[in-house]
Amino acid sequence: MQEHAEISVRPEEFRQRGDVEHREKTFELNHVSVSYGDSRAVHDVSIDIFHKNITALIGPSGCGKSTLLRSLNRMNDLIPSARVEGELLYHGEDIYGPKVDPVQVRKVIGMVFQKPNPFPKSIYDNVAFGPRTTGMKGDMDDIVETALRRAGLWDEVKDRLDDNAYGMSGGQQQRLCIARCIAVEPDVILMDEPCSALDPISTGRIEDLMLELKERFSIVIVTHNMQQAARVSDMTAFLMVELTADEKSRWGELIEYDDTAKIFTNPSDSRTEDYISGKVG
Ligand SMILES: Nc1ncnc2c1ncn2[C@@H]1O[C@H](COP(=O)(O)OP(=O)(O)OP(=O)(O)O)[C@@H](O)[C@H]1O
Repeated sequence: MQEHAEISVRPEEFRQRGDVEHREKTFELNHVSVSYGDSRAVHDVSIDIFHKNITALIGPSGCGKSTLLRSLNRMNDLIPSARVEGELLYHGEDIYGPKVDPVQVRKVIGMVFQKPNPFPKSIYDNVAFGPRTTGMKGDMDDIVETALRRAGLWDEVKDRLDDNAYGMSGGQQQRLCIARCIAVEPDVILMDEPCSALDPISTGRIEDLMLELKERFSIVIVTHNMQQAARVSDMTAFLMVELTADEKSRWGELIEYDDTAKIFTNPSDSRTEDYISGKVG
C-alpha cells in the first residue's frame, strides 16, 4: 500500500476481524453510473456487495454487466472515454478518491477474464509474477504452491512447474489465472464470464473452486449462464437494457437485486421473472 493511498483496508487485517463473516459490506454503490463518451452504459445503480459472498451480475447482452464489474476495481480507467459517476465505497472508502492509487486498487481487487490469458511463461513464473512485482515477502516457492493449491491446480502441475503455461488445457489455464490473481492475496476477485470459453467439466471445476474461494475472498461474477448464477451465487443483480421511445439511446439499468434464492424462485419484478424463465432475453 502506498503511503498516499486513501484505501487503508488491508485484506489480511480484514480477514482477522472475527465478527464479520456475513453481510459485512465490501462495496457500497450509491447512484453509480458509467458512460463511454456521451453514451451512458449503466445508469444509477445503488447496491451493497457483501463480504465473502458470491455476487452474480446477470442480464441480457449490452446491459452493462462488464462495465459495472470493471468499475469495482477501476479497470474502466484504462478506457479513455469511460467516466464513472456516483459514489463507490470499498470498505467504506471512496475508491475513486483523488489520492487513491488505481494500481493498488487492482491488487486488492483482482480480476479474472473471460478468455484465459496466461503469460507466455512457465507455470511457476505466471503465479510468481504478481508477488515479485509487488515485492511480496515470503518464500516464493511457498507462495506459488499455496496459490496453486487454492486454485485446485497443484496436484496437476506440481511436476511441471517449469513448463510453459500455453501447454495447459483451457480449464487449467483459467485456474492458473485464478492462481495468479490470488497469489497477491487480494480481498476481492472479479470474474468476467470466467467459464464461457470452457467445456462443462472445466466449468464445474471452476464453480466448485469459486465455492471454496469464497471462504477467503469476496467474489463478483458476470455470467450469461443463469444456472451458474443460481448454483454458485449468494446475491444476484439483474440488469436490463432500457431504450428511449425513439430507440436511439440505450443504457443498462438495475431491475432487481436480492438473495439469489429469491431472484430465482420469487422475484419482485415481472421483468426479472420473464428473463429468468426465458421469456425475454
Ligand atoms: N470500451 C467501450 N467503449 C465504448 N462503449 C463500450 C465499451 N465497452 C462497452 N461499451 C458499451 O457499453 C454498453 C454495455 O456494455 P457491457 O460490455 O458492459 O455490457 P454486458 O452486459 O457486459 O454485455 P455482454 O453480456 O454482451 O458482454 C454497450 O452498449 C457497449 O457497447
